[in-house]
Amino acid sequence: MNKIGFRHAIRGIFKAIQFERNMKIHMVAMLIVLFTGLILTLNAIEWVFILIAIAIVLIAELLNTSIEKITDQIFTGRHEHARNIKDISAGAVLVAAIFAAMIGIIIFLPKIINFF
Ligand SMILES: Nc1ncnc2c1ncn2[C@@H]1O[C@H](COP(=O)(O)OP(=O)(O)OP(=O)(O)O)[C@@H](O)[C@H]1O
Repeated sequence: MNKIGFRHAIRGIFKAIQFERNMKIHMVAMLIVLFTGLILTLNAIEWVFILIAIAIVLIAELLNTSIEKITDQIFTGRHEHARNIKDISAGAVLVAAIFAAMIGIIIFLPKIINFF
């Protein structure tokens, strides 16, 4: 990816944040997780799992947003195909978020319990 392509990609991320309430929620959740990770001093392996989990959720949400936009262009008005496409795409985000939450609980819960 050249410098110009990189700029377009960054713009795409900001557009997704602008369009999607869920994307804003994911960004806030990411900042909270990163901050908590710093406070609880995760080790290298724990950071790797947390960063992979965050990346998969953000990637899924970016693709979901893109698929929603394409679907809205293809189908005008309500349509069963549009519903299925969007629901399946949203399902991908849900799967990523559930597994990310499980990774977060496995890594953070024992540390939070020890912290208090
Ligand atoms: N054109 C359509 N025809 C039929 N059902 C639709 C259509 N557009 C959206 N839906 C239904 O409404 C749901 C929400 O779609 P919408 O485009 O509003 O996404 P959203 O509210 O931004 O979703 P998310 O919160 O997952 O990002 C879809 O998952 C689908 O079930």
